Amino acid sequence: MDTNTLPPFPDDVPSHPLLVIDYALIKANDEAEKERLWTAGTSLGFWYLKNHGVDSEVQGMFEMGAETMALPMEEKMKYEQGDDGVSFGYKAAGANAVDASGTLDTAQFINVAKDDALAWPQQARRSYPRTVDARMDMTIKPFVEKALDVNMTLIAVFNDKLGLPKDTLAKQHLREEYSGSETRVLYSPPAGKDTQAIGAHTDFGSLSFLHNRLGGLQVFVPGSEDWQYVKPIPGHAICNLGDAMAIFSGGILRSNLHRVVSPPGLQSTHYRFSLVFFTRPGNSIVLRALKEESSMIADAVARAPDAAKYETGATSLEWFTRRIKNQRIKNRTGPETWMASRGTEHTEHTAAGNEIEASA
Ligand SMILES: O=C(O)CCC(=O)C(=O)O
Ligand SMILES: [Fe+2]
Repeated sequence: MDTNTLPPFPDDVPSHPLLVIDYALIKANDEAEKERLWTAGTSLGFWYLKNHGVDSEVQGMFEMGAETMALPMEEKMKYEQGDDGVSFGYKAAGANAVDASGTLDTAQFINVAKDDALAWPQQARRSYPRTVDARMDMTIKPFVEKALDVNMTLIAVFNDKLGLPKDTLAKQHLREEYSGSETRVLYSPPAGKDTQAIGAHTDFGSLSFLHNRLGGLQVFVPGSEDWQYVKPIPGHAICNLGDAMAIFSGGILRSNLHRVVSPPGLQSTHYRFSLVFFTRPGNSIVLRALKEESSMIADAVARAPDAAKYETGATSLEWFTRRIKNQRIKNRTGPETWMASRGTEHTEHTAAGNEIEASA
């Protein structure tokens, strides 16, 4: 994708500011920068990340995404993720609901499992379109390796700030264990102002490393009345925490609601590509607050009005499967299916359009 031909995010459209974290300083173990990362993770749970060193791999991933989206539909559909709650593979536009009333999404995805990228040329989880296979060695594997490294470095900072014994969170994300960790290229067509490419959601896993060229990502900031854009900044990733980190930390870390709508202004006439790497816990990891291992987490759970939400009784695989499966429009029986797809923050945002009060 030639980013030079894309119009900039309009000056007159408001956007929500995020802290800019310097990854080079985090790598250098800079205490002040680690504290800023902690502030970001415990407030909105979203931040920009600069100096991450992944720019050339990101460019290759966007090319892989464009090559894959350009395949004939018939070929892409051979790799569709299906309705059983597995996210790896291709997702057609309109396969998911974006709200409780069953409005269809407009985003196509190509999702590649971290396990397949690392096992290549062996197949670990599933097969992919030829455009993916052709770039496994050259593009996908190097991107996944770097993204894993960035995410695990950031997760280690949260580990220490939460007062957890060293590597406690690393053990929930072992490289060798099969997991829902995956990379995704998203593709959505120009559409009307209110069209949702992806409906309101919290991310299912631990940490998402996102690369945006066009606007369209919006966050629902607690206490505000409406959705706000997050403006893409060239060379800056956008990182956000997901449900697993909110649960492990007893709610100290935040997994915030977000969604994807049409980009604003002149950007709205362009197809939108974005790229994410999602780090998710190993399949066998039970999602619960790590309160035996940190007094800070134990105190947070003791003070929480809704402490039960930090004892999900579900493994990471079960949590992930439930959320994916109940988004699929083919599995929809009514608004209850949407409710069953919800994550950790879904009770807080009744002002956010179709959010529904429910416990899942
Ligand atoms: O495309 C984006 O900006 C965000 C995508 C996203 O939220 C997701 O895939 O979970
Ligand atoms: Fe997301």
